[in-house]
Amino acid sequence: MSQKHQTPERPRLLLIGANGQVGWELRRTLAGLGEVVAASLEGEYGPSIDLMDPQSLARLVDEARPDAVINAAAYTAVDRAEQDRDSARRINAEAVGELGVLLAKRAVPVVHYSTDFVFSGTLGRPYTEDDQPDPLNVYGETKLVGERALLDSGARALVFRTSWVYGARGANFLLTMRRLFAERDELRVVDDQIGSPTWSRMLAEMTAQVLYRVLRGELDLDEVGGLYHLTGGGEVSWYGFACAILEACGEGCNLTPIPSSEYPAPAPRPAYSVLDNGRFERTFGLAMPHWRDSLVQCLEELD
Ligand SMILES: NC(=O)C1=CN([C@@H]2O[C@H](COP(=O)(O)OP(=O)(O)OC[C@H]3O[C@@H](n4cnc5c(N)ncnc54)[C@H](OP(=O)(O)O)[C@@H]3O)[C@@H](O)[C@H]2O)C=CC1
Ligand SMILES: Cc1cn([C@H]2C[C@H](O)[C@@H](COP(=O)(O)OP(=O)(O)O[C@H]3O[C@@H](C)C(=O)[C@@H](O)[C@H]3O)O2)c(=O)[nH]c1=O
Repeated sequence: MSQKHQTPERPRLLLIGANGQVGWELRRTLAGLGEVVAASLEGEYGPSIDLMDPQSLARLVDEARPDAVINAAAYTAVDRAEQDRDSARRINAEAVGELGVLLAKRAVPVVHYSTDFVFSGTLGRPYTEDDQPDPLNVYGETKLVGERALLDSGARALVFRTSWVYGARGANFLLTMRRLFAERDELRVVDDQIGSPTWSRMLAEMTAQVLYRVLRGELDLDEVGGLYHLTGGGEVSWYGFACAILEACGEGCNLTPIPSSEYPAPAPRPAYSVLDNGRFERTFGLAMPHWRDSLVQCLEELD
């Protein structure tokens, strides 16, 4: 393995995907750790990066000369990925492997995110990192290839598998429900997919806390690098989550629980994709709040 990278007093943190819902939170949270180079597809906050183009990635890493990289970019349109497999594979899998190779050479640590959708959801108990992935859809397949490519690249990497991310911006279930509650008298929501909603803010904060210790040399990625499950605490169905949002918003909309068969979509979704956060909690001594507590906090900020 390559020599360790020497981290300066004020490290340069290259954030890829700065305009996504997690990236947007990271931009602020990471600012406490050093200088953030916030790269995004359109270059709104810094350099532009198109993960479809391998040269664009190599150029960015060369020019940014980062002390750490956080990759929050991904192809996240789960249904669209079924028809657009090549783009999903390029962004979620190939580019992530290439990033790993670039950073392994430079011995620069990297944080990356993956998904509960690497699992089929048939196990019937929360998945641990040792459980065998078996994705049901193209998005999950490509994310799985990406996480493996990064971990196999020799880069010092942390891969956080999270789930059901929502927050104050971006395309997410919380914002969709709030919009629909205002527009409709009735909504039908699937009640047979169970998971753990995760507030993007908490994911960003946990990332920053761990990365802070890595950059200060308190945590050695040769020892603690690897795959971790990191989601909001507890579990709920999409219907249950919608009910909690409705209750908090105080809108008058009728919610009806339905099976997934009555909400046909191009990509099949896992039925029970709750992740067990135990390894993360034991390794880093940190715990994610329960999804209900995070929801209340997030909504307070939105109102
Ligand atoms: N959302 C969720 O429920 C979950 C997300 N995750 C994972 O968490 C991470 C963050 O996801 P999240 O913030 O929710 O996703 P978003 O879709 O909100 O953000 C993804 C970002 O990636 C950018 N992007 C897409 N294509 C390219 C490209 N070709 N080149 C450069 N950037 C590109 C998008 O750019 P633009 O803004 O211009 O479109 C967007 O800003 C991802 O790895 C995702 O797989 C895991 C589990 C659940
Ligand atoms: C809008 C709406 C959705 N639904 C259902 C569809 C779907 O099964 C569920 C959630 O819909 P969404 O399209 O928001 O979410 P979906 O694309 O399934 O979300 C996934 O995204 C990727 C990126 C991940 O990594 C996963 O962890 C997960 O968050 O709610 C209803 O039942 N009724 C509705 O009115």
